[in-house]
Amino acid sequence: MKKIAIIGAGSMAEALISGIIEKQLIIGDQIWVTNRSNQEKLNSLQHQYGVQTSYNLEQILTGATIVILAMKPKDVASAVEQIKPYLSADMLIVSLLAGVSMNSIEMLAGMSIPIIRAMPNTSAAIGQSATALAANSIVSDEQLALIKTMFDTVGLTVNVKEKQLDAVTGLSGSGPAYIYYLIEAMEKSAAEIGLEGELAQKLIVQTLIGAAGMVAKSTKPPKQLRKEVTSPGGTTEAGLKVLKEKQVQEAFIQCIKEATAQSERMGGALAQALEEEKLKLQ
Ligand SMILES: NC(=O)C1=CN([C@@H]2O[C@H](COP(=O)(O)OP(=O)(O)OC[C@H]3O[C@@H](n4cnc5c(N)ncnc54)[C@H](OP(=O)(O)O)[C@@H]3O)[C@@H](O)[C@H]2O)C=CC1
Ligand SMILES: O=C(O)[C@@H]1CCC=N1
Repeated sequence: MKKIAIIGAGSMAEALISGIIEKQLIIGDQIWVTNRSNQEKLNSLQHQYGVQTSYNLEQILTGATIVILAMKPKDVASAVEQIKPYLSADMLIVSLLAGVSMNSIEMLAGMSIPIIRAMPNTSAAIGQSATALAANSIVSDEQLALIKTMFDTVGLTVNVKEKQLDAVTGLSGSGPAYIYYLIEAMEKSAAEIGLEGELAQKLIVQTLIGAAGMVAKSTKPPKQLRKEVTSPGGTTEAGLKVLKEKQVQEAFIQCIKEATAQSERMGGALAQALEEEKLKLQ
């Protein structure tokens, strides 16, 4: 792997940098990072991971074989406009952006260019991301394998079709937040039933790790595993009755569908704006 240019230096960019450096996939010298204006953040990345940082986009992009887009979707149009003069069709674009289609990125870049969209999650920071990749038709098998190796440094990587990425975003991209929300509720309840903070947190975290491990390792489906916890007339049954009455499962299903729809909307709005601009220019 030669030179990687990373445009955007937020939490996802840092998680990825930390994985790549820790697993020694590439040395810090070959990673060039920029952001919009937060010099302090660039200094900290340089100090911690030995990456190169600059606001000179020509310096960042010249000779880069991989260009990672790691800004928020709302900033993609202005960011790509700025890097466009230094992009070439032999570079590989890797986009982390929720919703933004490969077609929109090509329109912004003004050229046909290899693009891989990746949807990781913030657990990448501890090497536990669930990442889905989708590539356009001009990405070579070699390029896709290389990017899979890169995301393997921060967790599990799967390949999907681009049209599945909104669902992946709603399910596993946003997923950690749903679990944190559940943990917050468990912590609040622990306080109310007389279990103090640190002790409760230990029990909650291990319960989640254990349950996830059971689902991962057992041949039994989650429903069966749930039934095995639930003794007739026992405590679990009493607790689950409340969740059913409050339609918590339906709320989770609605939550994931809504997050998926939001990903579609975010991408759709940009695609529409780009199409309208194209029509104006014709
Ligand atoms: N957070 C998450 O859970 C996940 C996020 N994603 C996707 O990853 C992307 C990044 O998210 P996240 O890391 O959370 O975002 P952050 O807000 O943490 O970071 C965004 C970065 O983009 C930089 N930036 C904005 N505009 C430009 C520009 N024109 N040129 C260069 N850099 C620019 C910002 O710079 P500055 O600080 O100087 O303004 C900042 O460093 C998003 O598109 C998101 O959809 C994907 C999966 C999970
Ligand atoms: O909330 C968001 O839009 C991003 C994408 C997935 C997780 N965070």
